[in-house]
Amino acid sequence: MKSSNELSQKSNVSTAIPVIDLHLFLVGDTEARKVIAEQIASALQEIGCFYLKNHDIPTTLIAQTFAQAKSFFALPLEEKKQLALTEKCHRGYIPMGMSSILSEQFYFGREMKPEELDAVDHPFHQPNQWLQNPPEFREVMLQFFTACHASTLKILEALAIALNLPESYFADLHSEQNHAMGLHHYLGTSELSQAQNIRLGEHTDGNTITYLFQHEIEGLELCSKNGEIIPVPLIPDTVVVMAGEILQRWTNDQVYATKHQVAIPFTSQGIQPRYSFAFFASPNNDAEIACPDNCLNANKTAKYPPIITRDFYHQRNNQNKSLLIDSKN
Ligand SMILES: O=C(O)CCC(=O)C(=O)O
Ligand SMILES: [Fe+2]
Repeated sequence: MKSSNELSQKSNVSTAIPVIDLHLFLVGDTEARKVIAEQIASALQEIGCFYLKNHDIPTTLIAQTFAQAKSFFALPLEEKKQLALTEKCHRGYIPMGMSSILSEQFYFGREMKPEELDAVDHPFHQPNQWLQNPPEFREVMLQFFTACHASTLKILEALAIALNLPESYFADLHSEQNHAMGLHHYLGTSELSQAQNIRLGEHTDGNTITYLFQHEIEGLELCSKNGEIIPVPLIPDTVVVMAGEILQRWTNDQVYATKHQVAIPFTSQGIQPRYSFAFFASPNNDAEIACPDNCLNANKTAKYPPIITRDFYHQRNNQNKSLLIDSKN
């Protein structure tokens, strides 16, 4: 896929990707909430993506999270490698050159009780790996995770309202918080060849809803249904919300799991390192992803048979897609 850097005409971002304000959904009456719910559903259906403002995740917490992530990635490689992520345990550190030559990553989820770990053998259902020091890293990351969980439930509630389903239809099946957070650190100038213009290849996320936080340096690009590449520049105090494959399947393709990639913005200062976080909201392991009657086709059929979340990820993994993202580069 080409990057928007190479396109002579960039898309008109302000009209392509809506900015939706969650405030009235959080505090408004039924009618006001319905209006916002419909804006959210229509963005998820048309382009699979929108900017969310008043998302209820404190700005200071986001800033602390970026500061902690930067300090973590600045640690010596040997220290970070103590937390190495493996095929069996999708929690911990991925060095440069493992999944990408252009980035290092760190993944974590909610903290799990020992008895839960015995019950399920799944790469996502594994203990987090933390360094002992500094303890603030773990504390800030878990607080951020909890705040993202609460906010993404609101998006799922809004979608349910717009589809005339009970408000908690999707949210109830995310109660176990089996989500994942991925911190990305993309390399800066000195390590990159000028020929390289994509940092993370085109993919769809496998989960339901992703919250994507870009810090200072942009680069995220969407690929619309008609193949247009749409840059997703930074808009202060917003988070980028994207639909994933499970939500598309759950809604019988009414929601569009948006394809996206990360390009390298060439600036007069050269190629800057970039930090981003992706919060992948995911249903409970044993939740059944089955098309609700309200999403059936005109001839009353569902396009996909019901599937349990855990089996969906297994099947996806067997197709050689990475567990959460499907990157082609
Ligand atoms: O770094 C970004 O902006 C995007 C990351 C992403 O798409 C992912 O982690 O799935
Ligand atoms: Fe992604």
